[in-house]
Amino acid sequence: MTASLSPSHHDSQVQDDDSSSVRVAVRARPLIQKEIAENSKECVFYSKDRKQVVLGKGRRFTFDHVFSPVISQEDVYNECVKPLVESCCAGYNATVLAYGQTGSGKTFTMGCGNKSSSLEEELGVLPRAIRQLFKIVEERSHETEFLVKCAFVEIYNDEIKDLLHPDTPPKAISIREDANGDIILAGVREEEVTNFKSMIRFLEYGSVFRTTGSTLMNQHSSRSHAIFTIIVEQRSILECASRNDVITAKFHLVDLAGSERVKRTGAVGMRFKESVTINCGLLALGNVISALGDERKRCQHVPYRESKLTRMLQDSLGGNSRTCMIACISTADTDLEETLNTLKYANRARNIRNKPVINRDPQSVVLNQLRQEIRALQLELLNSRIRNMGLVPVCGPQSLELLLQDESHREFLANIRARADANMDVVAELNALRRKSRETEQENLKLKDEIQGLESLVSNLREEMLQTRTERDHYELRLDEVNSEITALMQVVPHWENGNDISSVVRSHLSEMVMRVLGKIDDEGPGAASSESSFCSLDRPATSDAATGESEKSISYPTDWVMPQECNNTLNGWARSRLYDSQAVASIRDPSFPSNIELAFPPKTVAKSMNCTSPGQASRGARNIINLHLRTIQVLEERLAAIESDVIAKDEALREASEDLARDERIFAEKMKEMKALKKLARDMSTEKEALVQKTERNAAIISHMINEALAKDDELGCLRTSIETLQTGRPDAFVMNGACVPGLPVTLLNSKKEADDDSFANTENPDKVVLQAKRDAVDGAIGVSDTFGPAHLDDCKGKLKVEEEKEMLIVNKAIEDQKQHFGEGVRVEELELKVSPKLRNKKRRNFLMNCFRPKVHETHDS
Ligand SMILES: Nc1ncnc2c1ncn2[C@@H]1O[C@H](COP(=O)(O)OP(=O)(O)OP(=O)(O)O)[C@@H](O)[C@H]1O
Repeated sequence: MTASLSPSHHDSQVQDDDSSSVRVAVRARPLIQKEIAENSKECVFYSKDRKQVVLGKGRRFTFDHVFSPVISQEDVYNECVKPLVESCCAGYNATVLAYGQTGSGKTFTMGCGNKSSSLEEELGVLPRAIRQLFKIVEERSHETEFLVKCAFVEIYNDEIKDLLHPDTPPKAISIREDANGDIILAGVREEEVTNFKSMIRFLEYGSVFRTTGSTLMNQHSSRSHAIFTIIVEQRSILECASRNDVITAKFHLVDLAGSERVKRTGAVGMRFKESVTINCGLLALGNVISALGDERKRCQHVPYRESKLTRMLQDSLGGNSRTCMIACISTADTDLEETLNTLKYANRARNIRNKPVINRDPQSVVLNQLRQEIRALQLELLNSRIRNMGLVPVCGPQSLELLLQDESHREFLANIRARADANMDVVAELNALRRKSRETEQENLKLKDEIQGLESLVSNLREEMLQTRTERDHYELRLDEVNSEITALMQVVPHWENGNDISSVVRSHLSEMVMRVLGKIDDEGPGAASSESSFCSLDRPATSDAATGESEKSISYPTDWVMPQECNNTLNGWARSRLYDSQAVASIRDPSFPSNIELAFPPKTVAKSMNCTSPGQASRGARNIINLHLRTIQVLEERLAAIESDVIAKDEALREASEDLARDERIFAEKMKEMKALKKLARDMSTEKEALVQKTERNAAIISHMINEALAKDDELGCLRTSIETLQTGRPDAFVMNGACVPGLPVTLLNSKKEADDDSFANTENPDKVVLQAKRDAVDGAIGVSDTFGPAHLDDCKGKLKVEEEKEMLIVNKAIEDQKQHFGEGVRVEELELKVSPKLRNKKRRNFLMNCFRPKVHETHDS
């Protein structure tokens, strides 16, 4: 089961009023017995309006609420927390956060340690909030169905523990961010609660498991950050309301561990380690608060991931929650420095802005959107029909409802409904996908746990196997020892049989030991005979001795040695190789053998080897011991084989589980990818649409500009023609229009009237040319135009005109082509052509006619 720290979906309406900022209250506790005994003085003062606190000699801080030591628990609750409980019941996430130095009264204020037996005036924020919550639930039970759950966790040494289920290993709990950016606690189990008493019992139960310890500063110091979360789900049961409209809100009540200076708390060992992690967590929290509270840093990265505490409080600080921080301070002058730090810390938190929203179920949000869409479409259709009838469109839900009953709207409504159904299908599919991905995620978690279990099992089995192998090796060593003992025994036996030279002390010692061996034989009972046969059939490696590295080949058999028949029958090659040990043989050949025995074999071995009264008894006794060892080894080997096959089976299961996990992870990743791709596609499409609209508008502007240009050009051409005609009819004044030269004609700009006159006289020599002069008498340094003009130039002009026309056509065609490309629809282009062509065609036709009917050019002389 997954406990989400914040709801999965939100209403789109983000609150951006005063309630969006983190509210900060300061609560000062009175001097405690220890401080009074130490003669500490109060160094904190308060303004009357309960808004300002003054520290020492005039360091003034302003907060939303300031509570002096005389303010009761109830007042603190009513001013800071009551509004948050109300807003939680309205669907907003809420957080209350107690911060302060160790022993400053955080746990006292939060009431984390309160029990059902606690006095009313002692009750802290938590029990009061729970009581109010269930009061609201009861008051609204006639209209709303509530589901209330709770979870209680602590962060101790940067590990999260489920205080309501203390057997959950911290490794099974992790902080995640879901697809909507909400923080969830995977692995923490939530408990459903129906009344105040049962929730208080959960609070009491969890508090028992919270890590506390004694320090010099506080006898019952909380060594962890505790977070009690109340989850409120609600749904209206009124007739008119939608059953799918589920609102979920979370209320985190956080009792932080106290900031502390190791020197003052006297923390050593375990307490010291705790102290370090507590301070690290609070430092990370401080960094987050400064990043969020500092205007300049607001756009920068917020280091939520620096610790588990900040990650868990991501929604409460700068996220989707209404948050209140209660900064607890000590009034003692001995704590002045810590108090100053707390006030500075809290002051920064005041600048944090959150984004609280009502947390609605995603499905109901989509449904509402679809409903609104349908209504808007219906209204639009209705208004268009009314307009068609020549009436003024009506608005308002009542008229809409009435008109929607009209028969003619049915088809339209059916279409809309079909569309809505299709949308719903898509939404349902998407939800199913999301659900499945969540399930897969949980399955993956389970599989991971299983794999971890299997891995530890396999490692245990491996250890066991190793132990068993060591045991086997030990027994093999023992077997070797026993073999050596047999060898020694066999060597002693002949000497002993003819052992007149053995001293009476040795003889009695031997007898005693043989008696002991015989005792062993008796102990083994009737099974001994069968174990002999198993001994005979035992196949030991005949070629080499692992311990000595000697091979059978290197053994030299003594020529004068006669193997006792019984031993020869029973010992196989491997045992014999030990029997004919060269050292032993050397000892036997030595005439002073009995006294040398102790040199050839370790004293213990010799002592054991002398336990027989006869060769038969000795070999049987030794064989029995060996058989005993061999049986043990056999049993061990069987056990080892069983364990090995178990390990193989577990390995196989592990492999299958890993494959399953990998497959599930693959599927999950694919689904996530698909979802991402879909979202991206939607985003891309909307961007593309916007770009297209902008482009269309731009193109429309360009085209209208082009048309204007084309028309201006056309006008210019018209003027040109008129000028040419005028020239042909001998009216040179018209050649200069508004002081500008006609473009396209060879022009000489004359600086004065005289210059123009001279030029005109110079050209009268040539009868084939016409000299034109434009004169502007009124203007000093008048602009004039002169040129030679004949049929050849007229043709030239015609050619230029044609070029201009072609250019114009090209511009228009290009505009049409561009339009075609942008719109990709014939209809729009046709419209454009229709808009553009008639005007242009008329102009073109006029120009053409002017060309056709223009009289031939006369040769004129300007005298
Ligand atoms: N407002 C108060 N009025 C009376 N006594 C108080 C008040 N606040 C705190 N105390 C007392 O001060 C002592 C320390 O308080 P508490 O344990 O709540 O501190 P803390 O900040 O939670 O410490 P730590 O961080 O070490 O857990 C307790 O004995 C508590 O009863």
